[in-house]
Amino acid sequence: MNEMERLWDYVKQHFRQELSKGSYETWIQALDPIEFSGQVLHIRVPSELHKKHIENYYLLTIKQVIYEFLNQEVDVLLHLDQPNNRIQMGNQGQADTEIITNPSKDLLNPKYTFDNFIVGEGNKMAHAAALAVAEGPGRDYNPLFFFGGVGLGKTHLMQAIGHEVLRTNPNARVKYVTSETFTNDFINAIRTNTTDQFHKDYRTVDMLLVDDIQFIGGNKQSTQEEFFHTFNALYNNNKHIVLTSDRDASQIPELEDRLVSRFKQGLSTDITPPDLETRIAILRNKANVNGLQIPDDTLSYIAGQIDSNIRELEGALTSVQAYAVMNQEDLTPNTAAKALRSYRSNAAKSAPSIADIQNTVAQYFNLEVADLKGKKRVRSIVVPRQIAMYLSREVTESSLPKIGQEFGGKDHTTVLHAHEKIADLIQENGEVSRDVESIKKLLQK
Ligand SMILES: Nc1ncnc2c1ncn2[C@@H]1O[C@H](COP(=O)(O)OP(=O)(O)OP(=O)(O)O)[C@@H](O)[C@H]1O
Repeated sequence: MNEMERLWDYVKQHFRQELSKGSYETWIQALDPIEFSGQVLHIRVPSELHKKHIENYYLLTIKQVIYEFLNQEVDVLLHLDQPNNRIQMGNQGQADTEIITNPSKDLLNPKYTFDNFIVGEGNKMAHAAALAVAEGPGRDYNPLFFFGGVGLGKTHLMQAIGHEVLRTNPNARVKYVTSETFTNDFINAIRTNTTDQFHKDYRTVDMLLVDDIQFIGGNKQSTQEEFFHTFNALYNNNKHIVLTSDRDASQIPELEDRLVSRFKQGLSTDITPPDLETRIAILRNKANVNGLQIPDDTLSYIAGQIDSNIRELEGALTSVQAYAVMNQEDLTPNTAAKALRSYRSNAAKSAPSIADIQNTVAQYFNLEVADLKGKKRVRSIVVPRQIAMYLSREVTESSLPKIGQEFGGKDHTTVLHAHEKIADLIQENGEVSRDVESIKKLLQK
């Protein structure tokens, strides 16, 4: 071991004792000392995010620990390994003095913790940013904006921040909502004349986590405006905002420019689909959490079959396990192959597509599918069209934008509105509710 290695070992030793395992592994272990001249220690850092975080929170301690070891001042210089252009930094806001008083807690999924989150190439930046925010909410990267495809862990990571904040500060007020809930709460507040309470609920939290923020785009101007003011109130009080979206903020349709710029002023980071190694690790972790012993070759086989969506990957693992139990077979790759074949054909059989729904609804109401996809506003077509959209949302896994697309390129807010409208009519238990039930039965045939 040379002097630099001994020195760095000592520094690491210090942080291993000081930091949580996750923080240590994310921040300190990622550092690579490359040269030590006696007066200057050069360290390679893997990303801009690491560089900034180390400079802000650890650099001083690193220097102090080195001083302790060598009894002399040493300068520490950080060098970026490769600039990471998926990260966009923005300006940070100024603190304000208003005092936060009113708690409002929302339920977080207990499984969505950092401990249960597997870090891989596609999510490591998002994970590092999440840890940074969880360690020091209200400081850097406000808002933190995660974007990426379906089922890739955006909600998990966002809620992990909430869990960690509550773990370190049990009195913190963390509010988790989807943007749909925000919109509904706001509409209800106006309807019932309780906007003061609404403001209290949303503007006096320590951390606001809003999932699927893309649905705020295209919403009525008043909802976007309300969100803008909520955002500003929290931001100006140094309260952290974390957002998830299926796309980058500038790609969200009909999102007001001032919101786009707010969303981009902190840190935006994408999550991309996991590579094979990460998928295997996720399956292994999931098996461990559920107390299952599954051989590595079987895990590799499953991970090789499903490559884009972690939710689906988890579903596949569950069905393989269930198949093995029911058929009293060992969990070999061969059993997994059989299980996945029947899982896929069952899934294909039992889940009607949007096209199936459109055909069935059109037949039921004696209309053409083109009517459902068209724009005619007569009641005899509008209600069937809304029913078809409602069922597409209820029985397929398709996103709102995808459903809108399949209905002649309509906006996702139209689908959302249709869904709410039909859900209300079903509550009334009249003709529409009976029609929906009958169509559902037809779809099962
Ligand atoms: N890196 C990971 N490690 C362990 N589990 C993961 C990871 N990423 C995702 N998951 C799991 O995959 C499932 C889907 O994740 P999540 O709901 O967070 O995805 P999402 O990106 O928010 O999806 P959507 O866009 O549909 O809202 C969850 O059960 C989550 O725990």
